Amino acid sequence: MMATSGKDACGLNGEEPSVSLTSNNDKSLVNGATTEASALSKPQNGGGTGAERFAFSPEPTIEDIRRMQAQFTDERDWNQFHQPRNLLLAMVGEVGEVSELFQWRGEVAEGLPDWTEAEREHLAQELSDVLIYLVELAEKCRVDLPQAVLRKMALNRLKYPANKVHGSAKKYTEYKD
Ligand SMILES: Nc1ccn([C@H]2C[C@H](O)[C@@H](COP(=O)(O)OP(=O)(O)OP(=O)(O)O)O2)c(=O)n1
Repeated sequence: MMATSGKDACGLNGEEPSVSLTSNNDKSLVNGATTEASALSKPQNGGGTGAERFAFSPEPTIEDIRRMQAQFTDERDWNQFHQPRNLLLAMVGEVGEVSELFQWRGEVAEGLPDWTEAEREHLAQELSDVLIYLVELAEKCRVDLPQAVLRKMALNRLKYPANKVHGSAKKYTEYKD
């Protein structure tokens, strides 16, 4: 398959990554629980239906991605182009490329069961572009993204108490009490 693991698939072209880019470990966290490899043995780009469990590989971490992209830009003297606004525009452009893949398909089921492997890999690449630019944008704005996500998720839990909003997609401003 067109895996997302390994140097070639990551487009590193012989550069040594500073982190292991192997695929899912034998054991991984799925929703906080350690699971056996059998639950994670599907190809990385899916083909699964919504009924199957899915988890990311534990690496690279967000900090690993920040460091790898910093090295990539340093090696090319591209920091001169990577100001926050440019990174934002680049990220939005990549979001547009993700949108293009979904355009005119109608609703798409979880696991993308009707997509070819080539289409899945294309999506994996475009989503990666979005993440890479997002992480670099956060770095250049001095936002510690992993910690910011923790804070934001805590806020989300306060805004949307499970017992209050269970099964409803209403925005928090729509609740009366
Ligand atoms: N000035 C640049 C140009 C590229 N990249 C990196 C980050 C993205 O992951 C990827 C984006 O490359 P392209 O602009 O070539 O976009 P695509 O890879 O999406 O190619 P295409 O637009 O042909 O689909 O390369 C970067 O960091 N800085």
